[in-house]
Amino acid sequence: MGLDGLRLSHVRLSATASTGRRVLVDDLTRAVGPGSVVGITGRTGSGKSTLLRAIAGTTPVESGSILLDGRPIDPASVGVLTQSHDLIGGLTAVENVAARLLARGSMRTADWTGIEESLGRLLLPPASWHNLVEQLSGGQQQRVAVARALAGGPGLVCLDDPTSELDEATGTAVWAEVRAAADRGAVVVVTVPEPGNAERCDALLDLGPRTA
Ligand SMILES: Nc1ncnc2c1ncn2[C@@H]1O[C@H](COP(=O)(O)OP(=O)(O)OP(=O)(O)O)[C@@H](O)[C@H]1O
Repeated sequence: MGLDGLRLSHVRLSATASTGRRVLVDDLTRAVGPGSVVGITGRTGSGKSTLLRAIAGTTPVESGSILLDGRPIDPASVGVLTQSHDLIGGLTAVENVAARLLARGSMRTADWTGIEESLGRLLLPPASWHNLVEQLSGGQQQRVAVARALAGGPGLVCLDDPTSELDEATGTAVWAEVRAAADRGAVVVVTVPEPGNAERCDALLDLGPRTA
């Protein structure tokens, strides 16, 4: 089985606006090897989140193709963080991560400890691990959603601005987990509106200075 990572070939993406369709990405061709962190940069409204969704397989490309290890991407197999986090209300932090593992069929008894350890590495206070997610702060919820995206070691991880609600020290802990996922062989794609975080990436997809 050849693991050749992520391949974007002649990708075109547009957004629908009142003035018609606006091209966000045109004829984008790039290859990214396994074990890499790829940042998507560009001004607000340039299409970073749209490209991330296309890579995650949840938004269709207008033309071109996006393949992981030579195959079309199955959205169910991708570890995803959206800007709204999409946590499951009425479940605890730990249960939100466990639900993801159960859905993937990869939950084992020992994973309860693994989940707590991952939340700890993301600097989530132990007292919050078994609180309902709606009782957590925005920054805590974001880290639960990051832990869920990384849970089970998916081969492709797509994170939309994973440190937007975090201070620098906590953000550094999140980036350490991002790097660890890549070191295990994943391709990690991250939108990075902050120029400082672009330096943490191995490669960049720059969507340029378009404005909304
Ligand atoms: N729900 C939507 N309905 C209609 N148009 C949208 C929607 N979401 C995004 N767009 C359009 O797509 C363009 C790109 O949006 P996108 O969220 O991908 O940009 P972005 O670079 O991630 O922005 P930001 O940094 O502000 O999150 C926007 O300028 C807008 O025109």
